[in-house]
Amino acid sequence: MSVQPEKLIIATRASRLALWQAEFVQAKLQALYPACRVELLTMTTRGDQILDRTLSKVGGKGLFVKELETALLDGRADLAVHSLKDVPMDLGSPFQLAVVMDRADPRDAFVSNKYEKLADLPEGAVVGTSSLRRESQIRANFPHLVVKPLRGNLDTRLGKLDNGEYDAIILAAAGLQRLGLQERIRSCLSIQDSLPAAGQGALGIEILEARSDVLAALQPLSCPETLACVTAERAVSSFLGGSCQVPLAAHAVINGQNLTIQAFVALPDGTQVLRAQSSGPVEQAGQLGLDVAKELHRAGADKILATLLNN
Ligand SMILES: NCc1[nH]cc(CCC(=O)O)c1CC(=O)O
Repeated sequence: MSVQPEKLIIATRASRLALWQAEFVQAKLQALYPACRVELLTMTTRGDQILDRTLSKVGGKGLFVKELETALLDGRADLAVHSLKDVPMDLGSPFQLAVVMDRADPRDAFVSNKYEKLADLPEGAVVGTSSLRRESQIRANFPHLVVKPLRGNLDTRLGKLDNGEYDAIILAAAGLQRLGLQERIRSCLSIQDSLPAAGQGALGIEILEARSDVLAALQPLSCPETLACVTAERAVSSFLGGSCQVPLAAHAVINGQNLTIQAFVALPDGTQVLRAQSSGPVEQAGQLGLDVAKELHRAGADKILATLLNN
């Protein structure tokens, strides 16, 4: 028997990117269930209000999720749409990650008004990013560049580039593409040069564990391949205690029945970079992620992470 919900309310942050993502899900649900009222509940989260400090210093990713969860608990909304990258590894009861959708471009993008790519930047050029993951890889590959923090939503960040505060900035390609800003991308960093964050480019939908009705209604939006990849990626972060406070990257791809996961942990200054990789059957996605995490752990990831947490 098919599930025909009468009403579905989507909680979303108010940023342009979050709204695009929520409207994307809204349109998919409306197409699936023409008789259903699919509406948005737009909210401002603490993460959106804190613009003056580096996110890694104010408690990280959970900031973008909490207010939306309150709306789920209150019954003001039935589902919350997130960039999966911003979703904590363990949502914890009574919440669950109901669906992982098809992944967009997972790469990081190089954005500049003067240069084509990172390799073209001269000594001392200023690159904007507040991601320790991006910072560590830039510093490791291009030690002659200056990395300067960059906060705010996508429009704010682009504005700071345009007013000359930076020679170039690094942003997720997926966000720019979703907002129709793909012409701002001068080049994409290769997966090898800038290994993406766990879940980058994928959308996740969160609901209450108790809402089996919503879970069933959302299943057609699920992408099993992306789910397998992000399961492996999130297993790495989960084991190593990753959040956006640590320079941790994890990226998986599927080839036929085979999944390959690559991950790294680094010091933000790029002087130490630990890498690991594992391949195996797609069905073992979580285990493959765990294998990679344990290999990084044995190689000294715990010491790197401890150094960072004590700073
Ligand atoms: N850290 C913020 C964030 N969370 C999700 C995206 C967009 C890309 C995605 O969906 O992964 C971005 C922007 C960015 O990193 O430049």
